[in-house]
This record gives sequence, C-alpha cells and structure tokens, in this order.
Amino acid sequence: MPLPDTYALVDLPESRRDELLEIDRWAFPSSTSDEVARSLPLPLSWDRTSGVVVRVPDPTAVPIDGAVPVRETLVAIHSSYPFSHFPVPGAEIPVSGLTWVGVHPQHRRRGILSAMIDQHFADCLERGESVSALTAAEAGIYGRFGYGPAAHDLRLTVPRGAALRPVPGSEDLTVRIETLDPAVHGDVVHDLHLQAGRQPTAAAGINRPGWATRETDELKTVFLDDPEALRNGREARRIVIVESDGEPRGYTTFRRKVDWSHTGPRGTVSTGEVVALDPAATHRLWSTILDLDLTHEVEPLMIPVDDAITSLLVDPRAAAPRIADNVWVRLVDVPGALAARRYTSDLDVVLHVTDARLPANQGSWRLTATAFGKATVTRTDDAPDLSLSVAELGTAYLGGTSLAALATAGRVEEHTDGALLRTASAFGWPVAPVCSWIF
Ligand SMILES: CC(=O)SCCNC(=O)CCNC(=O)[C@H](O)C(C)(C)COP(=O)(O)OP(=O)(O)OC[C@H]1O[C@@H](n2cnc3c(N)ncnc32)[C@H](O)[C@@H]1OP(=O)(O)O
Repeated sequence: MPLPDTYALVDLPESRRDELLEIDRWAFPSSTSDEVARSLPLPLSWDRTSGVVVRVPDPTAVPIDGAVPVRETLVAIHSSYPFSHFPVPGAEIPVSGLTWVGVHPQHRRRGILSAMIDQHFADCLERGESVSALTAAEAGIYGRFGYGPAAHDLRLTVPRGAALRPVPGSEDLTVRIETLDPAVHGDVVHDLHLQAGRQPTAAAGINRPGWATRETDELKTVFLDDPEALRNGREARRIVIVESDGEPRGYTTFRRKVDWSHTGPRGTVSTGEVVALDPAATHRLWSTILDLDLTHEVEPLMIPVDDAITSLLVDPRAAAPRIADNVWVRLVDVPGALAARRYTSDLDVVLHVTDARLPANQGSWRLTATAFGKATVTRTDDAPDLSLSVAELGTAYLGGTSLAALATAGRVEEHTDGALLRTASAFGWPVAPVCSWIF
C-alpha cells in the first residue's frame, strides 16, 4: 500500500533528535518528563534512522509568490541496529536489528508502518544484510510482513534458597558483589557475554543463535546506563561477578526491591542477563543471587529455554516457568540467508517459498549442505520437496522451532516422503536460540 499523498519518507539526522523523541513518547507512553527523556543517551545509529513526515499547507504562514508554504511534521520513526556479527546456527552474519518503530496515534492505520517496512527491507538488501531481526512490542504486528518468532525465552520466579544440584568446584570460586559501574565493569560484561554466545557449551563451533551483542558504542552506553528516573522504585543496579583465580567466569546484574509484610521482608531480586562460562560458575552465580538477605524470590529478565538453571534446580516447577516470544526473524534475501547458516546433517532439498512482499524470494530453491559445513542455495525448476512461506523459514531459521512442528499446524507442506523430517532435523540446532536483552 503506497503512502497517502501528503506523507513522505525522510532520513532523520541527529539534529531532529527532539522530534524523534516526541514521536517515540507518543508511540510508547511514559511517565518520565520531557526534560528527563531528553537528557538520556540514545542507542540509535543516526545513519540508520528514518521517519515519515506529513506535509500540509501552513495557514499561519505568509504566502510566498501567492503560494501557501508547506509545514512538515514528523509523524513516524524507525531505526535499525547494525549487528555485523549476529549469531545464526554455526556462523555470524550481518543482520539488521529493526527497532524504535513508532507511529503517532493520530496517523496510524493508514499504511505508514507498511511503507517503513518496505524501506527497511530495501535498506537491508542495499547493505548486504540478508536477515532482519526484532523484538516485538506486540506479537500480532510483524507476521504479516514475513517475520516469524524464531526464538523464545524463559521467565522464572525462583524461590529464595531453591535447592540446586551440586557442581564440583563451585565453592572454590570467588564472588564480587558491587554497584554496577560501566567504567569498571563494562569490558567484563561485554567480553563474557560475547564468549557465552560463541561457545555456550564445551563444543567448538556450536554457538547460541540469536545472542546479539551490543556492537556500537551507543548501544554499550545505553545498556549499562542506570538513570534514576527509570528504576521504578528499585535500587541502583548492582552486579555479581564470579571469578576463578581472579579471572571473571560469570556475571549477572540485579536490583532488589524490598516490601515488608506481617511475616517479615518480602524482597524481589530482578536480574538482567545471567551469563556464565562453565557449570561451576553457573552454580556459584545462581547460589549467590538465590541467597540475598531480605528477599524471597529471584526473577531473571529472560533466559534461554535450555538455560543451565533448568537442569540445576531440584524442583524446577517451583520456579513457575513460562515462555515468551523473543527474537523475530525475517529472511530478506532467502538464498543468501539460507546459505549463511550451518545445518546439523547433510541435506539436499528443494524448498518452494512464497513471499508476497519481496517477490525476488518467491519460487523454488535447492538447498544443499554438509553437516556443520558449507551450504549452497540455487534457484531451480525441479519439483519442490516442501512448500512454505518466508515466515515459516524465519521461524525455523535459528534452529529453535522445528519445521515438522510447523507442519503439524498446516504451515509446511510436504511433497516428497521423508523430506520434512530430513529438513526439520537439519534445520535444528543443539543450543536453543535466544537474545538476552530487548532491542
Ligand atoms: C521492532 C519494534 O520497534 S516493535 C514496536 C512497534 N511499535 C509500537 O508498538 C508502538 C505503538 N504502535 C504504533 O506505533 C503503531 O500502531 C504501529 C507501528 C504498531 C503500526 O503502525 P501503522 O502505521 O498503524 O500500521 P499500518 O497502517 O501500516 O498497518 C499495517 C497492518 O498492520 C496491522 N497492525 C498495525 N498495528 C497492529 C497491532 N498492534 N496489532 C496487530 N495488527 C496491527 C494493521 O491493521 C494493518 O493490517 P492490514 O494490512 O491487514 O490492514
């Protein structure tokens, strides 16, 4: 759907920061004052930030040569993060992280988001980013644009003192509990996070898909920033670092909020990402945050569905597990994206793909791959083994949702006996995908 006549897509330079914030605050209601909002650092890459303006005649302006001057007002924004090393199964590729999408309520439901998505896809293709990823404000928005929920995360409420299975060596590690200071802890957080995504288990080459890192200075700054106005009544952000002979092996950030009831203190520990490089560090990290005085429960922000804590807890049900959609993925360049990841078994399959929004992706593609090795994708006239839309490919791309599971909902059609199970197996990955932070 084209934009109505009076609207136009524009680039947004940093000089339009206040206008951008105004639209953001219309799209995402917030109780912080304009003054505070303007004082906060922004995570944006300005050369990847755009918007939509409406241009209407300005009745208050003095006509020039008989013509009424036009007034331009920003009504919508969007941006993207440059993830140049976004983990996909067995590889890191350039991915565009769509973010800061907002339309002023006065101008919604007339095709502005649709126009911005088209622009975003064109930008992805021009930049050589074969995949777009996002975390969705509402789960109903992005499926129509060919995105699929490619990762889920686990939310827990772990009772204080919950019993953990013992791990040898945990007690030998040392623990630092400090107030988070970006100057002191920034590099430790960044390095451990990166390592945990590249090698979440002892196996080389098996990464954690979706585990985006904060690659730009702007993102690093905002990630560790802790403005009082955004603490929601909780304390300043703290950090636990677990060390082995002085070498950091794990961390989590956390805040406590203590309420008092007639039975005594009932405090909640809200953590950020919980990251550790080995079983002993994982055990020590969790046993530390599960044993903070005046608290009765720990709520990690969002952790992988296969996080080690699920295997360490003696009574996982007591942690009230629930899952939520995490990263959504859209293959913008289907052959480029399919060839960029690794597969867990040899594969030779013809996929028939439908993609109404990006017709270059439509048609039949032969995907051949060797287990954990190189993959190639070529256009073919051969009869397809499987048919699916680009949204199903996005859903399965990070290895977290099986194509066979999608087929049980009628979303993948098998034309060749056995092709579904072979392809679904090859698309799977030993480690569950997740992004540990909301972008
Ligand atoms: C990656 C991120 O940044 S996620 C953040 C997204 N932003 C927000 O949620 C902020 C608040 N919401 C908004 O700013 C706007 O309502 C937006 C961005 C969600 C939608 O913008 P609009 O310009 O109204 O969307 P547009 O008119 O292009 O709608 C396109 C289609 O999406 C549908 N749609 C739009 N918003 C939603 C929604 N929240 N839930 C379900 N469907 C939606 C429309 O109904 C329309 O469907 P149709 O093609 O069948 O008619």
